[in-house]
Amino acid sequence: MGSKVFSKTVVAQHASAGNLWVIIDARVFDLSSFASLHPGGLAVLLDPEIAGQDATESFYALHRAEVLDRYARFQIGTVEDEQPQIKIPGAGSLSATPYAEPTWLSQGFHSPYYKEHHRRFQTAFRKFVDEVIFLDAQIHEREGGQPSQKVFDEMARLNITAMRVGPGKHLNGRVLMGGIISFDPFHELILNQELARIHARGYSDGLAGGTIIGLPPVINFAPAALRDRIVEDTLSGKKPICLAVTEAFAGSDVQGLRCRATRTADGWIVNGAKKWITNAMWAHYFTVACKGDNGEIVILVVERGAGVETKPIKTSYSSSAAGTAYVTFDNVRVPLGNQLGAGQPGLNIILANFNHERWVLIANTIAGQRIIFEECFKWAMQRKVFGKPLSSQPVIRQKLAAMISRFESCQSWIESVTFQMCHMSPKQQAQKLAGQVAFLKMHATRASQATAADAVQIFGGRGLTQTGMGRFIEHYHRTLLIVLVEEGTWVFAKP
Ligand code: HEM
Repeated sequence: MGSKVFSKTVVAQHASAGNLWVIIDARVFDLSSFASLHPGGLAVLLDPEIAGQDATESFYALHRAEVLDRYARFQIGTVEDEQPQIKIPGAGSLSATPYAEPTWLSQGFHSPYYKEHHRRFQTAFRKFVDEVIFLDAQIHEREGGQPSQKVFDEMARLNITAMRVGPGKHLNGRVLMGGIISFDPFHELILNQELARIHARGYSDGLAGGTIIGLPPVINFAPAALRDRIVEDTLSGKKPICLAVTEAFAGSDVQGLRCRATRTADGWIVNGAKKWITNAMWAHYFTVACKGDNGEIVILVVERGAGVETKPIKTSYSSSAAGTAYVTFDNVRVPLGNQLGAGQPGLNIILANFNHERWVLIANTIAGQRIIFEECFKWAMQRKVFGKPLSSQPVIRQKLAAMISRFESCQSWIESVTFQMCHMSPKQQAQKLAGQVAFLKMHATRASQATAADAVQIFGGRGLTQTGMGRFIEHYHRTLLIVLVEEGTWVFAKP
């Protein structure tokens, strides 16, 4: 990056002499070698109102702020007596946009739920998301494939994957986030909400989504030796696990499963197929719900090996970063010791999982709405139409206000449910919170659809484009429906 200082006249003279110099936010760029590669074309840069001129307003009407930093190598200096006005927030920082942070993170507000250690955790984890996850997420969300091993390794080092599974005995003896916290459901709420900031729904599931739903049955119902081995393998990020319940015939109707487990002298033989299995493409362990010889539900841990095959499924919400697969089991031998909860109804094992899984999804989708609102708010302030800022239109302000009222009501509700989770035993949670969680899922996902539709209207065509200013809006609109169907669409009263 050049450190020379130029007057505006000198910049204009260079442009007249054939060098493609422009000024953006008091920074001088020489785009001569980049112009023919510019995704927006050469002609727009040669326009007499752009070449050699201060193109700040035109630039920010068309590009996200981070583009400038990505192409900082073309900066040759700065403009004399001017200071850059646009500040890119540092990693981990809070947003200054109104309502872009929940009230507990907003100045002057109080919360009955969050303490200083939650705030410390939030700061550390947001920095981690910005610095370690964001870029990897953007690359894999676009190009597909499993999240990078270095991200899994870093998450394992700080025990982030372990925390994402939720409070429980698997956290005993682990140093969490470098030792700054002891863990409660509000820390987990923070984890799930901060992760929405990566704008990568498929990747977010790819980042150990299978572990979050596939490991709890192992932790709670596996024989000790099997449990300890799998917990170690999965939480270290080396051998992922996934939950294999849904089937092409049955969807998430657990009673209607057709995958069969036939009892033998020393174990089981599994035959059947599973569909929509998150992370299955790279999973080593599969927590599989099967029908036993007498029609009972049997839960087995199947390990990848002879007879196990996974084929990728493309979904609207993920290129291939979520590792969603169609899984077939052909005469797969499973040892007796790999049964979970032997002697207990298998249905209870599956249902014990559902509330927590749904709560995770809800937390993420509420935070997603807030982030989309922030995009819309900034755009409405910046974008000029017919000579006026978009935000001067009452219909736009009404849409922004409706977004706020939707996500703030969802946030209050989830904090209230989370508070109950802090004080109820797992059994009480299963008995009392199933309805709350199911209805909140319905409310939050309807709110997300309304917000996505409004956001597309605010951004216009940009909100349907996978690059440029509206790319996060397009992504949110395209991927949000997964939360409606993931973990089922039905409400159950009591497992
Ligand atoms: C440092 C200078 C610039 C760089 C590095 C740059 C880079 C880019 C990039 C990477 C894109 C693809 C979209 C995106 O990722 O956001 C783009 C699109 C575009 N750029 Fe630039 N650009 C620069 C300056 C300008 C200027 C001064 C104009 C003048 C108006 C301009 C006009 C456009 C247009 C019209 C598009 C297409 C936007 C769309 O598809 O909606 N660019 N530019």
